Amino acid sequence: MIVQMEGVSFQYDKTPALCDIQLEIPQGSLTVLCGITGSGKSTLLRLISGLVKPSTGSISYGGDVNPKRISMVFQQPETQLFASSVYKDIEYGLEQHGVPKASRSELIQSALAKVGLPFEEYSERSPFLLSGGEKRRLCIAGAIAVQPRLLILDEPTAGLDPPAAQALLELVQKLQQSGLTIVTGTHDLDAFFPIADQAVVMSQGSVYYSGPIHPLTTDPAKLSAAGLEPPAYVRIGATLKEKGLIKKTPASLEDVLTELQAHPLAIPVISRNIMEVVEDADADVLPTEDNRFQAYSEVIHSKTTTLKSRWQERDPRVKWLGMVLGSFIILGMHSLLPLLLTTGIIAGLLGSAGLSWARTVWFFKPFLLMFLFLWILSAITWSSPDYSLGPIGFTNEGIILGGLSVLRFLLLVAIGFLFTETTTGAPLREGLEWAIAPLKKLGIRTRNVSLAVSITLQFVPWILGKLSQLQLALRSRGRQQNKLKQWTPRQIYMLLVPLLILVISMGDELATAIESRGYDSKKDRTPTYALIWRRSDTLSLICILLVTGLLWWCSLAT
Ligand SMILES: Nc1ncnc2c1ncn2[C@@H]1O[C@H](COP(=O)(O)OP(=O)(O)OP(=O)(O)O)[C@@H](O)[C@H]1O
Repeated sequence: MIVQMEGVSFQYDKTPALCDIQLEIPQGSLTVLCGITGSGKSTLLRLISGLVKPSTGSISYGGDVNPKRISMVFQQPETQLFASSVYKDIEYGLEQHGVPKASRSELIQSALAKVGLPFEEYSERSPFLLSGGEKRRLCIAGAIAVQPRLLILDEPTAGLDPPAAQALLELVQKLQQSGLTIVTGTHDLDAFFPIADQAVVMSQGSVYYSGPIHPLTTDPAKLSAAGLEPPAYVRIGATLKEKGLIKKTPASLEDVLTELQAHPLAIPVISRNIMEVVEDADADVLPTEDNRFQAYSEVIHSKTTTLKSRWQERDPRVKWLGMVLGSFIILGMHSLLPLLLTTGIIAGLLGSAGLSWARTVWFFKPFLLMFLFLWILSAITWSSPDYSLGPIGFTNEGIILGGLSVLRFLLLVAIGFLFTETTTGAPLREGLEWAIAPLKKLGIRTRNVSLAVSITLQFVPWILGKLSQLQLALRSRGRQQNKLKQWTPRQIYMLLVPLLILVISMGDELATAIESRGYDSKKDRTPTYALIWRRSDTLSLICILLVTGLLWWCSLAT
């Protein structure tokens, strides 16, 4: 076995995604991983690739496979292209794998030829300006150039037109014939079942079926029970067999045609809908693994949902007020004691909102380097330093004042994080619009302001999500084990360009979507969320006023 998983479970922050996975991937096989959306395919693929570690259980690799010899192509090609040319993009992975410069050109040429992108035509083109199908091929070229033992593909045919999808299938077959083990996550069973050696069917984070394809196509109920529609050739074959038009259950569309040619009977009117055949199948009971997953999820969810929903229920006006007042007071703090006191209060609030430390740390990570840089910058002096590091001098006063400023910024970010994590888009916007409504009298288009603020605030988690996707993709190209190396100037530069492109295109799409829905800032809007002030909101307001008053007094007194 090239990969063996034993009792693997995984959860994102506090969201359970996989439960008790047992899985084996034989060497040289093509494994199809299928399941309805959200069943855990992408998560399982990331675990197999070694990019993320299981929460419990173990993954072992056989033969000469280890995570360094595994390449992964992600679902969205646009989040895994980094360099200014096709050549450089593939070269990046080779460099990370320690391939000497002299050998790189040959490997790049060979990889591009395998995926059908002629070297002369493509090597100098920008990866960002390729078509969707070409991007997908380039990602595969980058993945195979490093000569992996195991290739993992996540939804390789998604979004491709039929000829491009067919060409990709042929490429996958060729790669497998060359000895590569391949695991692919897909919804496209019609395309992959006929060429796969084994299937893994996921259902609610568990493996529902794992084994050869044949039992799934002869008994479509197995797929239906996991919420999947059997491939068209299976449904057609089942109906034809029921009508006595063919004898064998077909293993592909070609089989259906061959069988029909062998039985040249007049085809009777088929009165039953093909789907009825599938619906007849007993799809009542989900397997025991799913029940186990349900229990696993319930335990994890029950711990957080009550806390979170209590925060979500608060009237957004209280939260806006808390954030604005809190921010002003933090900006006015110039000594350590009130800042430490505020840190403690905010940490308590984060805990009471059910936000885990892992998520909080994940959110703050991208800011930390910037804050450290600002701190160092504010401590530097060119005259009469208290300490010297070569030609650079530092003052005690600079270190203290810089540290306080950084702490102030961190607290402001923390308040924003708490607010956006506990307030969804509609209440956030309604609350703000209520607060700035009086400005309408001054001729200010408050609708534009509230829309811009709510989109900006919600853009932050989106950008952070994309950033971590890009980081994961970079890691998959070179396996940077050292976490600090993720933040070298070169790595930051590699991330910034694609991130900027993603943000600009997202902004563009958003603006088009808003315009196409007939947005007019002059017209009144139908509220999507009704603001309701409860007694508990009055209590929260009193608490906010008391605490901020206390902190204000403390910052004046110290
Ligand atoms: N970064 C994340 N943070 C929190 N939860 C996540 C994250 N990524 C996925 N999940 C959750 O984990 C579960 C499994 O998601 P996953 O993406 O693995 O499913 P999938 O089968 O690949 O879905 P699809 O076919 O839509 O790509 C889902 O419930 C999803 O909401």
